[in-house]
Amino acid sequence: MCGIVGMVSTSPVNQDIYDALTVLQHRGQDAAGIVTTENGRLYLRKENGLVRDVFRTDHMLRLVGNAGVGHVRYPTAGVDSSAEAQPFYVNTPYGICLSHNGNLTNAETLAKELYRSDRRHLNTDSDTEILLNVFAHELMLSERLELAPDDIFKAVSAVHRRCRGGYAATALITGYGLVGFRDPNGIRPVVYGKRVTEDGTDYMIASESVALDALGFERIGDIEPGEAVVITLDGQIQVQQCADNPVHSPCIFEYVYLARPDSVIDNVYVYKARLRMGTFLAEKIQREWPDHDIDVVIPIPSTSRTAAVELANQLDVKYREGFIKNRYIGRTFIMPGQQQRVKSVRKKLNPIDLEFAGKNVLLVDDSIVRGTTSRQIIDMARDAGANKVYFASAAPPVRYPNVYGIDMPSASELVAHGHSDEEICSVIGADRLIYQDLADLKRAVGLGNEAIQEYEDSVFTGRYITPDVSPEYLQALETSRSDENKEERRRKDNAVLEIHNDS
Ligand SMILES: O=P(O)(O)OC[C@H]1O[C@H](OP(=O)(O)OP(=O)(O)O)[C@H](O)[C@@H]1O
Ligand SMILES: NC(=O)CC[C@H](N)C(=O)O
Ligand SMILES: [Mg+2]
Repeated sequence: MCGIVGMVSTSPVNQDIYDALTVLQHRGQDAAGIVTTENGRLYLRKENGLVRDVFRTDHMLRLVGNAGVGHVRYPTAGVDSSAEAQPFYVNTPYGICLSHNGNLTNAETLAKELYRSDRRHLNTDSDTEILLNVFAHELMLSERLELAPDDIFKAVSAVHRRCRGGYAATALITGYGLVGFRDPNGIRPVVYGKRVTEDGTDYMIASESVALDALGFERIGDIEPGEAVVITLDGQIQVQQCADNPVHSPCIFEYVYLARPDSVIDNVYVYKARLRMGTFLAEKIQREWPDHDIDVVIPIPSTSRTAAVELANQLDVKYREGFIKNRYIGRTFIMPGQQQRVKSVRKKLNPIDLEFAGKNVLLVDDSIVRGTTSRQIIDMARDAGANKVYFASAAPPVRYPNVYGIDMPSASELVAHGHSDEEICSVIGADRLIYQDLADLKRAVGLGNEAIQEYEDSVFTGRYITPDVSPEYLQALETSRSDENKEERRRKDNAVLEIHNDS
């Protein structure tokens, strides 16, 4: 995941995009960027770091204009150097900048095509640069100097024909306006909304509806799978379906962990989906362990809180905040290296001993991925004097890599890969482990929108909804993007030569 924002406004957008990015910071902590446009010129600032660290006042003052796009990055392709921070820029045609959330699974084939047939140059290993160049090439084919929405819709249709994988994207076309589009499976989320002012209507495209809420925008809706939204610089909006056979299959992990609870994705309140996850998990405990001896339910902050509170209600057991989170440390799971993740758990979470002493505690997390959090937290609970430490996960075991925009490229790094529930329980050191069933997870989300028939749930099933994800592809991904390999590349790639960064 990453966070994307696009805006066309009746007033300068720099501060609004900055604010929207801070609201989407939970989707990417590695790099941030904003590009704006005025009088046919583009102004770009992007760098590694959190939003608050990347943009100084002098950068903000130079980001002039009433339209722009922004990005917060959590890398899933290439490296995490600032050269691959987004938005990406391409000169031809018109001057286009693009922000992308997702991951292309046929990036290698596309890179060859772009070079051999389209005569386009790629300067990084980022799949976003590929997506932008495919879109730009297809737009170039319109051969018209004065763009019309139809040219853009045609280009997006061609992107859908050529690109595989997950992509929610927003692009700024210099002198013309803003485009938002979403892959035909609608894997990654993207919404758009409007704000009516005395001077006219402002539009925003964003990964999650919380960004619209925070800036006083009213949500118009999701960009539907395969759909594109075009908003001209003078505020004319057009929406069109650009895919032949869109099949809505949103990523179910957005509801488990990635998204903020106060977002609405594909008309489902993430908060309510998480409450239902708690209820269904509690029902499973009541079914399978009717004589449980749990004294207290304790969430592992932050994301699991919503599910844990409802789980405790349903079990009729006390809910207590036994771990306090240092609010200045970011999300552990989306940190780039395992060493950093391991260290940060202890620094981030501290137990309140009296909630543990002599008690049988049920710790609840939204998911167990590498087991980094659960292993340490269980030790901490024991050190704090717990009698028994049980563990419940609001998601089923995460056993397979993700290839659509979550950086879980390597099965061997997943604690549940190739292991039974009993083995995982012993690896993380719990006295008992309870996982949500996949059918219940789907029901928890699906009750919010019964029109969703399918989910992108590969991390639980190993079933990939795009046909190009072969065992060979997964093997190559495992080799190239394992933590070990990334560490090696990071060491090599710490000196960045910038080409078009206006800093
Ligand atoms: O098994 P692991 O590899 O540790 O991954 C799973 C953990 O990581 C996430 O927490 P994170 O600290 O990223 O964010 P949060 O504060 O939103 O819960 C998630 O909520 C789990 O707690
Ligand atoms: N997590 C994401 O959505 C990443 C976007 C893109 N694949 C990148 O690595 O920059
Ligand atoms: Mg967590």
